[in-house]
Amino acid sequence: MASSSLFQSPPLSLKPQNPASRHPPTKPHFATTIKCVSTSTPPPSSSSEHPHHNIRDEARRHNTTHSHHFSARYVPFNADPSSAAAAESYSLDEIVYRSNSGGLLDVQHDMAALKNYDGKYWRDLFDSRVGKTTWPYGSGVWSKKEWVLPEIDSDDIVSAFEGNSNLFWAERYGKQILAMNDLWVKHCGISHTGSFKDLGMTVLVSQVNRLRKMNRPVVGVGCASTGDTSAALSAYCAAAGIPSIVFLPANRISGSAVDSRSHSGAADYLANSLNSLRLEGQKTAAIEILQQFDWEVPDWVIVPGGNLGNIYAFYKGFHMCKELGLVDRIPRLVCAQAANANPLYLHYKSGWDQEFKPVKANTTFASAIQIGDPVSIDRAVYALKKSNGIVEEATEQELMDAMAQADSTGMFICPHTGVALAALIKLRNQGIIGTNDRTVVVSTAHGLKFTQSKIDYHSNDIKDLACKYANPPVQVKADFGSVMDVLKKYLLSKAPKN
Ligand SMILES: Cc1ncc(COP(=O)(O)O)c(C=O)c1O
Ligand SMILES: N[C@@H](CCOP(=O)(O)O)C(=O)O
Repeated sequence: MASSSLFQSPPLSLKPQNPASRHPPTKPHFATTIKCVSTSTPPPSSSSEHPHHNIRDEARRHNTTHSHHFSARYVPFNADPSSAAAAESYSLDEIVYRSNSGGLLDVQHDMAALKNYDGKYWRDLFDSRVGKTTWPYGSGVWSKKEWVLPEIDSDDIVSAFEGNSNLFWAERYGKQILAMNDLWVKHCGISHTGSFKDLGMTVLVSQVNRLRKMNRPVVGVGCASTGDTSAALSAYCAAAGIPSIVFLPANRISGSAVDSRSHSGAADYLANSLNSLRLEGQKTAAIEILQQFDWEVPDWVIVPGGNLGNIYAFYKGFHMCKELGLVDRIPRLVCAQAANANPLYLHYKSGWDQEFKPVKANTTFASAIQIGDPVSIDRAVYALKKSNGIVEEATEQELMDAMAQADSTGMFICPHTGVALAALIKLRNQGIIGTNDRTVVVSTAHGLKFTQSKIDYHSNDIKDLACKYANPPVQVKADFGSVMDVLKKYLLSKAPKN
């Protein structure tokens, strides 16, 4: 993790790895300018010294956007190099979601330009930006701006300083439930709107903001959602004053999963994960995990999957770190699905060989991943094949029990994270994940978004579910004796047995 000494130490390495590059850094030197913004610009010591300045003004005064030579564009996802699609590309300033053949798109960075700087350079640069309020690098996403949307002007960015989420050492859960020493939960749901969707939405809404400032005809932004995408879209659009509209399945959404911030208006920019801009932001969670382990690579990362954009985003983040020399390998990825909505699991079990078949998704407590025909199926299969990955599934009983057990060790997770933990339990029981394997479970939403399922479980109020770990509330008469009786009974049940 970033140490404060980085801020006092000499400037970051300014030497490009490959001085004979076709694109030598232009003046003012990118690295020098970045260093100036992120490490040597002192914050105003008092409001009277800089009465009119805020962090955006500061960023404007040190604008670095046009002083480097990094770029990115849309290309068809995983195009065969010998096909016509290999020559197809689009500017990120175009509004395009699919390739000519109807396939998915991917954001491709100019890797040759990024490779002019070595792994140490990027590690130090990213570390130097953690824990600051410098615009826009105080965001966990925008602290990796050069790898996300390199060409956007910092002034166009719409950010809630998302990312930099807690990587929680699940000490008690790991030891008691799984006999594991090195189990971690990446709490992506401890975020502005309570889910990992904020990471992608800041990127998408920032690009929309840029296009609108360029007078491109973007009236507003829309999405179809099970709750989390819409909450993120609404909040970021509201912050920027951009009209948004969301489509929700009637009667299937947790009230607290959405919220009421969406504006109305004509929508012509799609904000679901079909839009590959979203994944550029989401991939930074993978980079952040490496950073939080001081650039040591975990053995396993387990991600709950629904529409399947996120599993690819994680792969992309890890792969970029390897390709650019920040680390020397990537973790094995596990995608965890609810058994009631498991098309990827079935495809994996068929050995990936048969044609992918969508399923009809049944009701699951993990409502955000109740998706039978995931848009990013090709991206997910690619990520899992390239990372020697695994797909597991969890029944309603398994995911709810895993969530309750995790909560009883001090977590407060959502049912989707329960799916990921249930998958982990299975892989531990099969001996695939070892006792000392460093394992990260990605928690995708805040437990507070899904409280009704917890209330129902702990009240033993779920039809056909055993609720093995229910901890029901006890009603007591409001007199001293009755309260003491209940306390005694409880404390005796917890006393160590000889
Ligand atoms: C809380 C939560 N977890 C997991 C997912 C699955 O992510 P993905 O659709 O990228 O697979 C979603 C949304 O789809 C979600 O909202
Ligand atoms: N769980 C999602 C479903 C849509 O996912 P997306 O990542 O494709 O937008 C939601 O929150 O709506």
